[in-house]
Amino acid sequence: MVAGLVKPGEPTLDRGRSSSGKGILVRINGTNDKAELKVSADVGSWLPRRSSHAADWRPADLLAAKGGRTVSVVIPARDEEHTVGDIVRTIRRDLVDGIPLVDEVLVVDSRSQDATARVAAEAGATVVAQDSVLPALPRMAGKGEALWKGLAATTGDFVVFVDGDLYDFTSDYVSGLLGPLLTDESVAYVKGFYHRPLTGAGGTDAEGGGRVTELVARPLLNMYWPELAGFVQPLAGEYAGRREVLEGIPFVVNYGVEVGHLIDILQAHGLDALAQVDLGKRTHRHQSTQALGRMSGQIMQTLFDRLGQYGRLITAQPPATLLAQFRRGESGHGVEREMVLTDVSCRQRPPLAEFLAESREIA
Ligand SMILES: O=c1ccn([C@@H]2O[C@H](COP(=O)(O)OP(=O)(O)O)[C@@H](O)[C@H]2O)c(=O)[nH]1
Ligand SMILES: O=C(O)[C@@H](COP(=O)(O)O)O[C@H]1O[C@H](CO)[C@@H](O)[C@H](O)[C@H]1O
Repeated sequence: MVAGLVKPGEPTLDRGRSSSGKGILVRINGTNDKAELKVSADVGSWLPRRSSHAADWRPADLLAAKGGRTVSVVIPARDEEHTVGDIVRTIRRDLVDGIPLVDEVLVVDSRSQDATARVAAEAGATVVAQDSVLPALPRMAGKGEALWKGLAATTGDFVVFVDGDLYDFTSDYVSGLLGPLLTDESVAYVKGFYHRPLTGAGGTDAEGGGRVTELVARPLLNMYWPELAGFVQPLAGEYAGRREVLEGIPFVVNYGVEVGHLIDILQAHGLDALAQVDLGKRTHRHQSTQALGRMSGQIMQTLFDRLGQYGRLITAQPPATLLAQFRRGESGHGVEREMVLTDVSCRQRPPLAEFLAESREIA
């Protein structure tokens, strides 16, 4: 138990120290002032066993563990000209040209309207346009589409996904996520977690980020998939997996992709195939509340789709898929507010392995 982290009289903490001794990663079974709340035994034992810190995983050690296997990094990027270049350069400097842990850095240009593709290429990434991958397929928009196309356009035995809008990215995001995968065959998929500041006009709230996580994803996952309650950042945009696992699950094409992954991998491989790594702090470009409203709708649709698919909630009527939002009308046009409709339905690409097998049969 690390002094300073536990106040006298607080409940005994379960083991949660990372092997680097970096203090208690996650305190388990906190109490409120009236009764002892208990997280489930599964989550209570999973947390210390499957939580580690990026500093626990040294790239030089991982290079030895990697052996002859290969690693691809996929960065989905829509209008990220201001940040994608530094992310690519950092990965190349430390983990391609430095310790060759990474074999491929691909930026998926997701219909950017800015110089994302040029900036990424100049930084040393391979760049593909989202719609140019498997072009015979009907075009689809969204982050999950960019990720699925990135998986299809790479070859690494392990695939690491990193958002392209990060401001303080360091290469131990990548080495940290690879740590459990390269050293433990029973781990299939690793999520990052971090402190998430939210910076706005009023200043910075050190833990204010992850608004959809805290207001939508975490409550719903705790209600319907309590096995996943131990994930500190279930919507983290940085994660990694074995190719065969990633090619074996569908990708929701919009922002439902992360929550869809977690549920599908839990169902297919069990909680112990999942792990999480503390990556420190994550600062990224924040979207508007309206945009997060649409993201929330997509995540809820995905979650309700999985509830039906896995028989956890049978509803008499499926949820409607149109989200009506309201914005100020154009000034001077006498319109006070406009209703804006967005289709937030759960559309997805099939498991890539199935798609490729069917394509070969047809060929
Ligand atoms: O249609 C999309 C939407 C998002 N993104 C990328 O996915 C990452 C996460 O998206 P965003 O920043 O919009 O989500 P947030 O982090 O705000 O939840 C970023 O690199 C985006 O550029 C993308 O490639 N295509
Ligand atoms: O976690 C969240 O609540 C959202 C929004 O984060 P902020 O409130 O803008 O810090 O960000 C995440 O959610 C998306 C949907 O899963 C992911 O695609 C993003 O990568 C992740 O940043």
